Amino acid sequence: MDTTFPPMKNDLILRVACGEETDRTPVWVMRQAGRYLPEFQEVRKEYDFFTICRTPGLACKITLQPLDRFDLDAAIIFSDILVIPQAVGMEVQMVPGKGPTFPSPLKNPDDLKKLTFPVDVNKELGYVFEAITLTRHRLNGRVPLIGFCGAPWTLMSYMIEGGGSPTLSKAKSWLYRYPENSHQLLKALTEVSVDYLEGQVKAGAQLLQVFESHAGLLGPESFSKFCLPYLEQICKSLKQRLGDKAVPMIIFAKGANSCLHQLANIGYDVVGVDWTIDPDKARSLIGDSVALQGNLDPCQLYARKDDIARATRTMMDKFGRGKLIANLGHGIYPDVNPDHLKIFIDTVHSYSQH
Ligand SMILES: Cc1c2[nH]c(c1CCC(=O)O)Cc1[nH]c(c(CCC(=O)O)c1C)Cc1[nH]c(c(CCC(=O)O)c1C)Cc1[nH]c(c(CCC(=O)O)c1C)C2
Repeated sequence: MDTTFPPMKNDLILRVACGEETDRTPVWVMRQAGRYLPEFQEVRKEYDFFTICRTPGLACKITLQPLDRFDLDAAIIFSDILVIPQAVGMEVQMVPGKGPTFPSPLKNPDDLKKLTFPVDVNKELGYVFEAITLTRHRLNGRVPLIGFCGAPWTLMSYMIEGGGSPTLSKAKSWLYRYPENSHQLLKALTEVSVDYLEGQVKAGAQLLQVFESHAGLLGPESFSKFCLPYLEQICKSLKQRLGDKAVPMIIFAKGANSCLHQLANIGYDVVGVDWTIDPDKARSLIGDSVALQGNLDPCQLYARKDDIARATRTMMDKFGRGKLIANLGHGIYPDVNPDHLKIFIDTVHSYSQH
């Protein structure tokens, strides 16, 4: 595939991620492509979720959908964090109304033998690389394209729980009962993730986000042992491998407020924060060395439009000028009115230029 791409017309988010001053705050929204958009639901009626992920033309079409509605400063490739568990040999189904489901989750350390490590990412995940290259061409330089993966602990917890869980008690029990096997699995997932992200950058991804969505259920000690070293390894190995082709990286560890200061020192260019921490507190914990991303409460979008605009301005005031990528504090919920999202996006733009 041809990876010579059209010149960029808007590279605001890349400049902020690299620490530059800009005259406007860039904005994108976690889970901006997908379930809350009627145009996504139309496509979804016809195709199974993972068929969409595996069909570059469809994944590209859905990636572009929110850009046609909103004045966003980035696109994020349509895919899911669970494509890595699939690539190592696990079956994952997307059950309507229930979410991702693993018919045969990992039950005990013996099950690790069933997984395929190492993974040939070109063979197993080449469809994502193709979707990225196609989307870069179709974007035609409008905005940068974000690639992503799930962080090792978050993937491990899905592989053991077999789906969503409010406590993650099965997965956490591995950390306490089988720490060595847990490290073995986390290390293997780290290695796949580095290969996978490298492939995404070579295919055309210009910024990467690592989603540690399940950080918040771990105490500080478990986080330091089972998350932090792997998050650091992903970032540092990848940057080393890519050399002067390296792209900026965002770490979003949801619920890791007590460990934010640690996240600022492991090589990432941007630290994402959820809505449970005040922006000014996040900034004082993290310091000025990295850009921040966040953090409007996704439920704020259920409010009246003028309240959404007011809350967005307050959020921006509290983050302060510069070194900010505006976003929600977690992915947009499926039942949000897209017109309410537009208020958030437009307010970021108008207010950052006032
Ligand atoms: C970045 C991304 C993800 N999923 C999807 C995208 C691409 C869309 C985008 O961001 O614009 C599509 C994406 N992924 C899914 C959907 C809905 C599927 C459908 O149409 O049935 C879409 C559009 C399915 C999915 N996949 C997942 C869930 C969450 C389940 C739970 O709460 O435990 C769900 C519901 C796992 C998942 N997937 C993802 C995360 C990390 C972000 C987060 O914390 O929200 C997680 C935890 C990441």
